[in-house]
Amino acid sequence: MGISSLFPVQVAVWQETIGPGLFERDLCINSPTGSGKTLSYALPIVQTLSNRAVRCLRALVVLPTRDLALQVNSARCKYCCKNIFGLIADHSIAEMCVQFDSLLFISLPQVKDVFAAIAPAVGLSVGLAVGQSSIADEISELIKRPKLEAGICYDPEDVLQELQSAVDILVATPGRLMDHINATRGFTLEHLCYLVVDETDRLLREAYQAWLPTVLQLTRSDNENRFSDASTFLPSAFGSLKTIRRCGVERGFKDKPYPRLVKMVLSATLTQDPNKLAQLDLHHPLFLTTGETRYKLPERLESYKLICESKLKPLYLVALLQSLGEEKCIVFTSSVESTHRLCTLLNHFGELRIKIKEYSGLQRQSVRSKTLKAFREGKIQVLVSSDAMTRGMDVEGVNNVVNYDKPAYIKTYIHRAGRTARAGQLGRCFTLLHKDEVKRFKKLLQKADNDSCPIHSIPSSLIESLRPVYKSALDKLKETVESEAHRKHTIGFKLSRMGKGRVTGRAKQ
Ligand SMILES: Nc1ncnc2c1ncn2[C@@H]1O[C@H](COP(=O)(O)OP(=O)(O)OP(=O)(O)O)[C@@H](O)[C@H]1O
Repeated sequence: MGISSLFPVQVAVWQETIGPGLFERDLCINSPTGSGKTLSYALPIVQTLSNRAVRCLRALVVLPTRDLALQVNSARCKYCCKNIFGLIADHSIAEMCVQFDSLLFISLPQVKDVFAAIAPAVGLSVGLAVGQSSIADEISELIKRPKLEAGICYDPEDVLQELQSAVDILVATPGRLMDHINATRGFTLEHLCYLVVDETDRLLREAYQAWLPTVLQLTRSDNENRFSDASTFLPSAFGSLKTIRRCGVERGFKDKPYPRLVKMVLSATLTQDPNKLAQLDLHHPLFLTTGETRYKLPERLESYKLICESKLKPLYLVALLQSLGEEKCIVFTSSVESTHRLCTLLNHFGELRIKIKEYSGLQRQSVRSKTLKAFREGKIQVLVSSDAMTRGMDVEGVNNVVNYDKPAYIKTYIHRAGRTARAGQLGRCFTLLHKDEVKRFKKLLQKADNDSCPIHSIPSSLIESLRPVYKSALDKLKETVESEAHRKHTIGFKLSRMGKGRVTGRAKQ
């Protein structure tokens, strides 16, 4: 993996798990973006599970579906016209909406990749339940079915007893996790030993069909309650195989084979609000953090501000991108609509000889995957993106982040800026501001103990020289927007006619 030594957060977590700490306490880990949190929990989990004798699901990593829901909750799916927030909340609708297919799952496969890089070496298997593939495909990856011989009649109860987990470690989103808990035969959390809640602050904000109380109930240490509760959710698929949990407060369970459910909760902006953390039912929680404050920026991140009039923002951005040359850069806007407009406008600037692509929650998964691959490979230099992408995206060699629209909260700044200066690398974050916004922005950065945000100035002669090109780019943008609106209108008209036809057909039946 190209790793020669552990990062501080990885050392600290190792000490508390495999090291002297021996998983005695649950861990709350607050560590900056790009500091290596994923490996910090993957390593000890894989290490402890490496001597397991029987395969069953023992570690569960839960990650949020993308921030898309928060950002475009008033937008509608362009294919089925349903509210996008509804699509995310209701998985079955999301699946029916074939054109919109899976939503945004950038960090989930990345987390799986980290496990997949280390787990097979010790005979462990890792699964993914995030709704990227059909539920049937997911089930066939997660559950091992007995081989049945043709022509022989089997008792379905016996077959059910034979169902076994095909994975030791599962990376899941709450929606799909609940689908499997409720409906997948043979899927059980009965033997779970490790629960990781990544991006905890984000996950705790959303109830997601009560996934957390359900998981906690199914893994409770009180044996009697646990088994009776579990049986109301699903039949035990493991016959005589039982996991007996010790009560969390019991002392002296070091080196004993009976685990309690160990929890690790993480974020770059982890809440310390006891009310919120209480939902996780943590056992003697230990708070691991890099500094005094909740918000901390990566050490080698340099923050700059560009002050300009609002209407000249595109010109300043073009001048900035020109000066950055071939360096990889992500430009953040405040909405999917402005992402699309800005990217279209930039591509109408003949002056820019760099490849710029939109990366937005309203694009199809296949388009986004292609764009991200090209960006990783350096075939695209600039991604124009909405906040949906802020959490978790790990692309090597992103040197610059630009806040085209000012982030409203320090958390947003941290997660956006955190796409650069990862893994100890140098990175820069530029924020375009109107002069009236400067004071408030300064206060925002102070929340992350950052007092240094010098002005990045762009010569006014350069801006002036770009004006004529800007005018023609704006004209082209207008044409593009009009032709897109026309196309949407035509498609909408055709779809509504098709819809009418179907209703008539059903009425006849
Ligand atoms: N010990 C290490 N040595 C070198 N590189 C590492 C090490 N640990 C992790 N990395 C690399 O650092 C990068 C960031 O790691 P990771 O994605 O786990 O960060 P994170 O803390 O989860 O960030 P975020 O909060 O933004 O999700 C990854 O590309 C990873 O491969």
